[in-house]
Amino acid sequence: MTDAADAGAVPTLYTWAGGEEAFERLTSVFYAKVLQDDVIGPLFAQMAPNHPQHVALWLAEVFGGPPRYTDELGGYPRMVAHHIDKAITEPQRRRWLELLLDSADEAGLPDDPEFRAAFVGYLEWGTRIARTNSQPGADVVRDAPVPRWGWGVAPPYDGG
Ligand code: HEM
Repeated sequence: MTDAADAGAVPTLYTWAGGEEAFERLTSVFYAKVLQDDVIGPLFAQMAPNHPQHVALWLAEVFGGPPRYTDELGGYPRMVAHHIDKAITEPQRRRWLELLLDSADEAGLPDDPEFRAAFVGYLEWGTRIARTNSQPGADVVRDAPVPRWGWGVAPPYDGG
């Protein structure tokens, strides 16, 4: 990228990741691991068969893709309702994150430092909010827009 006009062409994290198909690949690898896992598997024992696809649509929207989770599934209130009273512990949060990052490698998501920094940034943030909101008696914000996550301080490296 050499001039100001190109600066407007920074791709979203969604596009950089490979679009909707990449997030579907990610969550299908992830939930296969989750169901086998002794720390978090039991939390997901009753999940619906389309849960992985729903989470793929959530992540796609967060990272700059089309607002399908909002338009088709009920947006933030639906996501938050699924976490209420789940009493997620810190070891469970950590395991969720660790399995998701392993899945990103296996699913072939981009592994450049800039993409992974932004990706992990959102996941650290989101998993901590999920843990807090899941505690019995938590004062939960039940409605908000689906967050939109960007590159932060390190935009994609253009090699120049
Ligand atoms: C960035 C972090 C997270 C995101 C983006 C996320 C996203 C979601 C979404 C979108 C749903 C609802 C799916 C639907 O619409 O059908 C959901 C449900 C759920 N999430 Fe999360 N989640 C996160 C973190 C966690 C963590 C850390 C845990 C526990 C270790 C967890 C446990 C669950 C459970 C148990 C459900 C309900 C599954 C069921 O339907 O039985 N989530 N999550």
